[in-house]
Amino acid sequence: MTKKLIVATPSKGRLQENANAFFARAGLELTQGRGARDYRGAIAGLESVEVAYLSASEITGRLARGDVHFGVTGEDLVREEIADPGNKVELIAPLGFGHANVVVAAPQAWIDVRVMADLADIADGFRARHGRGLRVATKYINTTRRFFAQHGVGDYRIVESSGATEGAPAAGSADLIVDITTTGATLAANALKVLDDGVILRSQANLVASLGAPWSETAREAARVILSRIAAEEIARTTREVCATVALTEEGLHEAHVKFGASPRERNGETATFNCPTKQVAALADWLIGKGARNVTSAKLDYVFHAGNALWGKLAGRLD
Ligand SMILES: Nc1ncnc2c1ncn2[C@@H]1O[C@H](COP(=O)(O)OP(=O)(O)OP(=O)(O)O)[C@@H](O)[C@H]1O
Ligand SMILES: O=P(O)(O)OC[C@H]1O[C@H](OP(=O)(O)OP(=O)(O)O)[C@H](O)[C@@H]1O
Ligand SMILES: [Mg+2]
Repeated sequence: MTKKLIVATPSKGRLQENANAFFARAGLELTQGRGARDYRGAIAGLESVEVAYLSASEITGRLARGDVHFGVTGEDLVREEIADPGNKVELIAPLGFGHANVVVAAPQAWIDVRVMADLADIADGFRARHGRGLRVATKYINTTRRFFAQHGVGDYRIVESSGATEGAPAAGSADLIVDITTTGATLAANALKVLDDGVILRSQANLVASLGAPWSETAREAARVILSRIAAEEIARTTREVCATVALTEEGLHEAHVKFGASPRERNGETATFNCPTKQVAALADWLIGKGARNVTSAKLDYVFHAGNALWGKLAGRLD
């Protein structure tokens, strides 16, 4: 069996382009075989890595089985398709794309049903009136069962639906649905509304590691390298280099750290340089000007590498 690290990334759908862009930002250039139908690839310069192009759902299954080490997939799929995800996988980092909510939606015409408790209330009477229980169309079967149980809704039946779920109530094959929504356009077009407390999960794409994959020494080393690049890009994206012409004391540097999270990088007589969280740059600049700085500049960074690699640390702690 290969000792390589296997990274699974979406081969189609809305996650594909974003996933490629995510790896590219981290300086990881994914190369695919000759045609768009070649489902094996590599990462330029990393000999011990193999890339598998699969659908998001397939990636989730392989992570659960330990067939791949890393995968990019939606948290909704992880929670739905993996029993006991806490022991099977580690969600290493949310990736900031593929945002979607898994929601409970009912016909807008059901004016008396606003919250999950209303659903529990009508479920009994529903059977008396219609001679059958509520039917819920969804492909999120496990997610639905857990959420409905938490909210005390017991008298219902799931109608499995793998596409066009939003159409089920109008078509008469279900009464309500559990599905994923981003803009809400599909729900609106089908005259459905999300219950006020009916957001089951706010999902986004994650970088996920399989705890059951064969973590050979080679695979671990490749994982460490990949995660250090990803971490370096992530820190850089949320950090600015702030430079000021100002003479600061040791206490001044300390204060900048405590107040703004700015780490002093160097102090050279009249200039001080910090790595500062992007959100705090304006406040830090104000403060520096208050301390006598004539001008303050802020610049973007490409990568910020740290000797300690938090992402790898998080994963390494969970292996064997
Ligand atoms: N509006 C959205 N609708 C569906 N999924 C979305 C949406 N936004 C983000 N996603 C994420 O993308 C994942 C994969 O959905 P997508 O439809 O792109 O591919 P797929 O489900 O593998 O393909 P298919 O729909 O053809 O089966 C979802 O599970 C979810 O995590
Ligand atoms: O809230 P919105 O922005 O309208 O998006 C939600 C819709 O998008 C997805 O369907 P998709 O296009 O992936 O088709 P599918 O059901 O075949 O997966 C999802 O299943 C919803 O139907
Ligand atoms: Mg889809």
